[in-house]
Amino acid sequence: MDEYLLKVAGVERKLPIVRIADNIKIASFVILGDTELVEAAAQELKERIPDADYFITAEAKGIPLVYELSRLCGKKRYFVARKSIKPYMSDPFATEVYSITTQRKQLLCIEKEESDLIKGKRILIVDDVISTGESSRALEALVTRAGGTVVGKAAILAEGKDAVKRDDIIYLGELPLFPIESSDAIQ
Ligand SMILES: O=P(O)(O)OC[C@H]1O[C@H](OP(=O)(O)OP(=O)(O)O)[C@H](O)[C@@H]1O
Ligand SMILES: Nc1ncnc2[nH]cnc12
Repeated sequence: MDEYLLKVAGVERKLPIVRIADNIKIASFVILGDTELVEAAAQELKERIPDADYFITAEAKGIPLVYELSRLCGKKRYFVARKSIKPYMSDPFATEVYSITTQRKQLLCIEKEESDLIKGKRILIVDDVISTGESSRALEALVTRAGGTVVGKAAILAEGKDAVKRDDIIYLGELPLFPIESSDAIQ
């Protein structure tokens, strides 16, 4: 299997290059279970993020990062938007999302009690990777609808030429996208 050598936050990882659609491959970046990478990235992001009252991510791969960043910043609470309404949610508050890897419409939802906490607060969006930007846009819509103000969007990696040229996101490293015809990066 082809691999991409990622160097970020002083850590190196060999990422498998996998096909996710007819015309595109990605270098699969999965931070779940990777304590070393999450801790190193959170430490670097901490120095670059604006002041915020709370951090929010979307499940699942953003969760260890938002936890570690919250812990480093001394925050006792963070938010995780779920991608389905769970039976134990008493009063869900939802919006829709479509990410590069998911390729279908999904919900993003938090509890109404969480949206009440977000109201009037400065919120930082945190994710492992920003690619099409759809996930972070959906999180922004959720926060805005809840009455919060998004003060920034931070990720470990920006993926693809559109993401890396954005000046409204904070990120530590870049990840190319790969056309299906060859393993050359398209950026
Ligand atoms: O900028 P985008 O194109 O929206 O892509 C980025 C999103 O895609 C990934 O999540 P994924 O959909 O793979 O879900 P998962 O974390 O639940 O596996 C990643 O964790 C980001 O949340
Ligand atoms: N390169 C990547 N690996 C895993 N999930 C992703 N979501 C968006 N880009 C991704």
